[in-house]
Amino acid sequence: MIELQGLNKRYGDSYAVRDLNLVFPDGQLTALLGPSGCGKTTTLRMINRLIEPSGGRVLLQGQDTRDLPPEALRRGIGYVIQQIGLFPHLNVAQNVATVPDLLGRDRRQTAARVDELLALVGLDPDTFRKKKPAELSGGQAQRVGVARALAADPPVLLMDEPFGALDPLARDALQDAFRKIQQRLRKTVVMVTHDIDEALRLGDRVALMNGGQLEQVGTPDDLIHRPVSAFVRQFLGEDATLRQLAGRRVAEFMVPGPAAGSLPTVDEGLNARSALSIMLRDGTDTLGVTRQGELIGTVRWEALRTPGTGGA
Ligand SMILES: Nc1ncnc2c1ncn2[C@@H]1O[C@H](COP(=O)(O)OP(=O)(O)OP(=O)(O)O)[C@@H](O)[C@H]1O
Repeated sequence: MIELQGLNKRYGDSYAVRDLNLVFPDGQLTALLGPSGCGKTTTLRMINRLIEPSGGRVLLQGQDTRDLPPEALRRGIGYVIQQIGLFPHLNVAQNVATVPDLLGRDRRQTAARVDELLALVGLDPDTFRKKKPAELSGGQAQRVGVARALAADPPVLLMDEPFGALDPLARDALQDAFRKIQQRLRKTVVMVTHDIDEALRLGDRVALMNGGQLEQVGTPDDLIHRPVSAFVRQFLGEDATLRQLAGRRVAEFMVPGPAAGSLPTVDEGLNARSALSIMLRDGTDTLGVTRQGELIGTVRWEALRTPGTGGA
């Protein structure tokens, strides 16, 4: 568990973060959400002491992080940022193995672990192990960044807009991959994002910040249905229906059975919001839904626009 107690960061006369009290429970992903400049990144970087607080404290499993040497602290905390900064002269496997190598872990064990992690983030080890960062797409590089952060098996993972630089489809795919990884590994994750959909999709909890202070923390459902202030309502509320679609699978809105004629198809696991985007892109009001490539039903525009009235 990470605990922020009365945490402050002041620059001159102004506060980047002000009197922040917040708990990040073990094994959960907490999204730090809020408008640009509200203090998300500053908060995140105070956890691994890339930024030193002006006041208050950060407790990691009950221990004040000021009592730990920053380097030791950081080695135990995975860190993923938007510009992941892979080492260009090292290949993918060497990049992923950076921290285990630094910690003097057994080479053979590390090599096996690297392969396992590459597979986990959806990169075939045989294809990607030896590639250089310059040979990767943005999405692939970001996957390597996630694998690298997981390589030392840190209990805590800090992520700052990890999928921010990707195009929407690549972002969707990586968010899905990451959600599955997190379901399996149950790390304590703090993820900075200004993307409401991402926060609602991935967050077990969402902490919404405003002007350096905490506005509300709770489950996505709490923030959508039980906002504590006008700010929360406005920030999330413009199209709460659309936002909720981001967290639901297209299969939930599907009518099982055959399709009339040939339709664009999507996999049943795709999120419903992306399905809506594909309808808009392709100018169609119906999509075929597939499971492992086999057509199992259809989903219609109306079903997505009025969640709760859909099929299965
Ligand atoms: N080194 C610095 N010196 C002075 N002010 C700073 C410094 N770093 C951040 N700030 C200010 O602190 C506030 C919070 O910045 P921070 O980067 O934490 O915001 P953020 O919520 O992560 O924003 P964004 O989503 O745009 O990245 C901003 O007003 C910013 O201008």
